[in-house]
Amino acid sequence: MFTNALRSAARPASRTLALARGFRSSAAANKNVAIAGCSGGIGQPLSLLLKNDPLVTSLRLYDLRMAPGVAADVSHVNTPAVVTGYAPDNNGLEQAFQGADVIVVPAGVPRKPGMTRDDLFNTNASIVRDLAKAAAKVAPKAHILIISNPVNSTVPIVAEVFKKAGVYDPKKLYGVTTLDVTRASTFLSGIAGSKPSETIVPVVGGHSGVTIVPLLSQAGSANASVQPGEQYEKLVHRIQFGGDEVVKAKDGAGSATLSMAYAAAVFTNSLLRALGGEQGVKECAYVDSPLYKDQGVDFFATPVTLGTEGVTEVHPVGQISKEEEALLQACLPELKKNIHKGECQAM
Ligand SMILES: NC(=O)c1ccc[n+]([C@@H]2O[C@H](COP(=O)([O-])OP(=O)(O)OC[C@H]3O[C@@H](n4cnc5c(N)ncnc54)[C@H](O)[C@@H]3O)[C@@H](O)[C@H]2O)c1
Ligand SMILES: O=C(O)C[C@H](O)C(=O)O
Repeated sequence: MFTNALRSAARPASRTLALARGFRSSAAANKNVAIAGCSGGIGQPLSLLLKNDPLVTSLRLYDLRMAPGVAADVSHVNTPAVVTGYAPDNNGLEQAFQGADVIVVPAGVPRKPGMTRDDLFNTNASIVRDLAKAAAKVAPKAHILIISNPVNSTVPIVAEVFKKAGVYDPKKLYGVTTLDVTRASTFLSGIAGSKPSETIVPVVGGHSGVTIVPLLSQAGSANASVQPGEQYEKLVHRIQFGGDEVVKAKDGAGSATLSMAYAAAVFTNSLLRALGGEQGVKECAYVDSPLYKDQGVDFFATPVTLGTEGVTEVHPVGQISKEEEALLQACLPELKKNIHKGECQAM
């Protein structure tokens, strides 16, 4: 049911990037990608992975600290992308964004044990807002990929900033939820004994706790290995709260960074392939969505088809089980609150 592109969320990076190499000669080449927050736990491995993506021509690395250092380091990798680091002085942020086709944003603070993603709002909302203002000014046509939490609220902040600047294109704004899809694939295949690359679970809704809704019923034969009742509930809980598992294990030193960098590199590669003209690229992403607007939910993650201009089709959740319908009903009011909070912040 899902295309190869959506499957790529569960592919090992080497295979994904090897696949991308096959499109090297297409118009997909010549893409300028900027990362805001390149020196952090996500930013550094993401910089490395994108330097290794043959579809990236130019990689602009920006952070409040150490960006020129990260750029110098990554630039020694012998792949074609030209890497430049930008510090905040001398208008570095605008220089980094100028001419970018894609801007990936992992800037902001991560959780510590006991915190929710929403607890990050007070710090990260203004960081994302200010980065969005710069993007709206110097790169209004760029595709903006938001990783900074709480994603449910930071994506609406970017939308509001772009609207205010008169440059909002809903097709070009994405909350990166690929890590949820990646986790669902890993955890389900661990139960089913199936290959992760062939175990694809669409994950819809948002990116925090109960707003994360895995559609295991759409995962094909692997789903048959999950016993209804306790095993199903435990699996759903693990997918919804996988982030907490990492936060707890890191014991105060941050949240998921390496798996997130992998997930963001997968999503960025899919987008670059689509921008270059590859047909049928499909990924789950948290986007401006018509699906639940009548219930006041302006943003929602579902599988979306990507094309040369960004999101070309937002797919509905499709046929879901009664358990998934209950998860969806728990998701929507929480998501609505998170979105409203983001929209108000940007005013
Ligand atoms: N979407 C997801 O699935 C997902 C997954 C993991 C983490 N996250 C989120 O990603 C964010 C970053 O996580 P991390 O572990 O990399 O944190 P980190 O603290 O290791 O790195 C964050 C980086 O952002 C930089 N930064 C802060 N303000 C900035 C600004 N105004 N401009 C540019 N750079 C700025 C910091 O200097 C730092 O280098 C957090 O909010 C975290 O919750 C999201
Ligand atoms: O859990 C977090 O705070 C980081 C991230 O959103 C995740 O899902 O790992």
